[in-house]
Amino acid sequence: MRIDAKDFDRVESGRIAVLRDLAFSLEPGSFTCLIGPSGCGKTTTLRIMLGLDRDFRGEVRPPSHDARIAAVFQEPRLLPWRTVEQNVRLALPKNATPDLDTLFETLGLSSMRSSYPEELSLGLARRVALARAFAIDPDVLLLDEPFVSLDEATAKRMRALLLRLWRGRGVTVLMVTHNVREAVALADRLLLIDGRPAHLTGDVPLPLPQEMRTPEHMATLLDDLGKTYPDTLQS
Ligand SMILES: Nc1ncnc2c1ncn2[C@@H]1O[C@H](COP(=O)(O)OP(=O)(O)OP(=O)(O)O)[C@@H](O)[C@H]1O
Repeated sequence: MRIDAKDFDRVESGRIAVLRDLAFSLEPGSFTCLIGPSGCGKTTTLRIMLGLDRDFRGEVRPPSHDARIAAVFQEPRLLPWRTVEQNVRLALPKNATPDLDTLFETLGLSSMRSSYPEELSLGLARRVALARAFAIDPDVLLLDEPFVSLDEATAKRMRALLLRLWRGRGVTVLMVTHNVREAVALADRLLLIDGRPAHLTGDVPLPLPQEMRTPEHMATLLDDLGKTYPDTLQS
């Protein structure tokens, strides 16, 4: 995808240039994290990729004309009057017969299929949002800070679940986060954006498989990243 220019018009401050010359492509089956300071344009980038914002100059090219693209946002966005299972089934195309039993089991949701969203903690509701995204067997999954404001133990479990699903299904993942540690634990590539207007400041491959990243290896990586990209990663 290529965003040559994305601006917003604001009543009080006029036109603001948010993104310029931001271009990248995603390898099929890869896990990329998009990192940058608060307000630099990460969510705007995802919204453009999802086709939710078409007011930009550039081009978004999906992997194929019938590619399935799923998204998970910070807010689980579940319908409160539908059960967990109904919320997940709502996203399915007609005549789809996904293996929901395995999906619910993988995500630890088997006993909650008949529960309503108000009965769920934020962590569980986020798992349902993940289930809904994976149920359509997406080619591309876009995630916008899906684990923010969870306690660290829950976030850790969710990250492990996401990795398991990603590996099992060969989906191409792009996840927005401002948590560098999270990005280094999950991704096999980091894209860093910064500036106003924001542009790509770094494209960092992380070739070592996630399960082989020891705490020492992670600490070295984080240290190196902090030194190479002090401005982008300080906030
Ligand atoms: N609909 C809008 N109208 C005007 N300005 C907007 C709109 N949406 C976003 N912006 C501005 O565009 C810039 C980028 O916003 P965006 O939400 O993409 O940043 P972000 O990197 O995702 O931030 P955060 O990490 O805090 O979620 C910000 O300055 C924001 O205020």
